[in-house]
Amino acid sequence: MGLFDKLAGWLGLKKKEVHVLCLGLDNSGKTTIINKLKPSNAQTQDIVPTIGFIYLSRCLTCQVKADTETCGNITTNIKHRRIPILFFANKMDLRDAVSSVKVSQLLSLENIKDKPWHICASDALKGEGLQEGVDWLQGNKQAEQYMKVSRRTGSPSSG
Ligand SMILES: Nc1nc2c(ncn2[C@@H]2O[C@H](COP(=O)(O)OP(=O)(O)OP(=O)(O)O)[C@@H](O)[C@H]2O)c(=O)[nH]1
Ligand SMILES: [Mg+2]
Repeated sequence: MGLFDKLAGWLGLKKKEVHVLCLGLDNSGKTTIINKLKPSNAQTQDIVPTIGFIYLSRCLTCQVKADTETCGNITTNIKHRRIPILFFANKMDLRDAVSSVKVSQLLSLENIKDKPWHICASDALKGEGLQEGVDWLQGNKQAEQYMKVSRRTGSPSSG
């Protein structure tokens, strides 16, 4: 079972479609991360530079190559939606890799105030750090669902 399947199971989304947008700079490891999130029997050993979009079963995942301007545009488009954003500071195994804290500072993530975000250091080749990201998404989604139910039932909830 891949991490996407586990996530879908935990979220009770087995029969729903989960949309995940994966974007990052060229050669940053997007395809490797997505590949690792698939069930082991569906993973490929042969990852080549991606041109355009790729789609996964059950989860619609699109890989977009993005520079900071594109990132800015996307951020603007999702401005009014409380969509969780998970950052992977990938290739942490490289000797000159900077820490996830430093990446967070360089991207000024502390300025994102209106949606939940999280950053994980990852080594997509080994799959390290990916589980932490999925765990965070799961926790975040459950909290969101709890808040929706709480609002409906009038039981204690947060903003
Ligand atoms: N050392 C190291 N190499 C990695 C890691 N993740 C990916 N790579 C390697 O980096 C290269 C690019 O990985 P891809 O997954 O193709 O990157 P991408 O972002 O999808 O690249 P494009 O589709 O060309 O934009 C490949 O040679 C991967 O094996 C990592 O965590 N550590
Ligand atoms: Mg790719």
